Amino acid sequence: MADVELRNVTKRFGKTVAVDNVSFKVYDKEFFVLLGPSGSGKTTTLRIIAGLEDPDEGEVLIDGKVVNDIPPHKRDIAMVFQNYALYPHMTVYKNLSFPLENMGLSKTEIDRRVKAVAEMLHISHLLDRKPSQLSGGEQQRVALGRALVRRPKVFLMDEPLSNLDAKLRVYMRAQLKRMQKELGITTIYVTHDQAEAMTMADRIAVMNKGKILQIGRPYDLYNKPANLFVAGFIGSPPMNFFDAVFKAVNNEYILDAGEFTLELDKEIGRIILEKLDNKTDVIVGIRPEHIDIVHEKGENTIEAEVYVIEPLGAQTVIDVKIGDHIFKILMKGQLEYRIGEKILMRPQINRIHVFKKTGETII
Ligand SMILES: Nc1ncnc2c1ncn2[C@@H]1O[C@H](COP(=O)(O)OP(=O)(O)OP(=O)(O)O)[C@@H](O)[C@H]1O
Repeated sequence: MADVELRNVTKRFGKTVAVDNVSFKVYDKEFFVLLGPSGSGKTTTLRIIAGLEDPDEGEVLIDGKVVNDIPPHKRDIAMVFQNYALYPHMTVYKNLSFPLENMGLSKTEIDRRVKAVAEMLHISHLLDRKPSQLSGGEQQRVALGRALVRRPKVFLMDEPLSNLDAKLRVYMRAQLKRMQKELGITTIYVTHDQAEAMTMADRIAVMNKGKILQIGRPYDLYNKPANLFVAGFIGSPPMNFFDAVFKAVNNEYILDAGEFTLELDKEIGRIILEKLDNKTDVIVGIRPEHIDIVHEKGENTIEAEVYVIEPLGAQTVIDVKIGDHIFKILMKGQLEYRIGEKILMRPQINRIHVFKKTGETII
């Protein structure tokens, strides 16, 4: 049993506020992901939990007890870093068994644990080799194994899959997620890769500039981003954005983007009107999968020109140009369009997101 909580944690390096008044609670057995761009404070947050950095302000709690003054090795935490350092002179077996040797376990128990973890990670056939005889991906799995054998209260993982090739990374994501659920060990995982976060997390905390911008389950963040940053960071291809002026005339509600206008459903229009407090400039977002290509002009259809086609296999991304704007449209199937071809697109009007100029979500 282990939950981890940060209460108003701040960490400064000179003038840089690396972690800015961060609070969150990770529940027992949860897979919690810290997601954000480079420099957003993820690693520093993880190092504070591990006890490798002292916060300037705030408290870290494990199982409800403040651990600020408890040294790293007494926190019962295992950390896997991006740059895994294996002992080069030891075999894989020894690398895996070494962390267990001072734990007072019998030789049989150590052997059992090493073999079980090796099997889980598909590295049983490598146990007699030295790290230099392993590929990068194999080394990364040994490093993970070394953390897993200990069965600590909490796993802290900092981009542990970053050195793997794309195929192995996708494979390891699923393995790691499954393993975390089987072992039931509370895990805090750092990544800048939104797909990794979406596929692995029970909950995600999105960080930017040292602050937590939103915490939620993957689909909560995807469907109801709290602000422009989260909306743009989660989803691939990313959400399309454009500036517009919101107009309410005679019980009709329009988004005027200059090159085109969109008529909103009255219910949505009224909500926007209420939340905007007399301002009219907004940023509109629409996900690529929420734009249709249609064949007849009608309400909310927009003329566009095909700019480029990106085949993905089961889906096709069609980049279209409207004035100076490029929109990405994600369609099912293998579609063929010519560059320069004129098409009609129609945003699914009830799926649009509207943000204040400050970035705050209106709807
Ligand atoms: N030891 C340090 N000394 C000075 N500044 C630091 C130190 N460690 C981190 N920083 C700064 O704190 C900020 C947050 O860094 P941190 O490594 O936590 O970000 P991150 O989100 O993990 O980034 P990345 O994904 O690139 O690892 C950055 O501006 C970084 O330059």
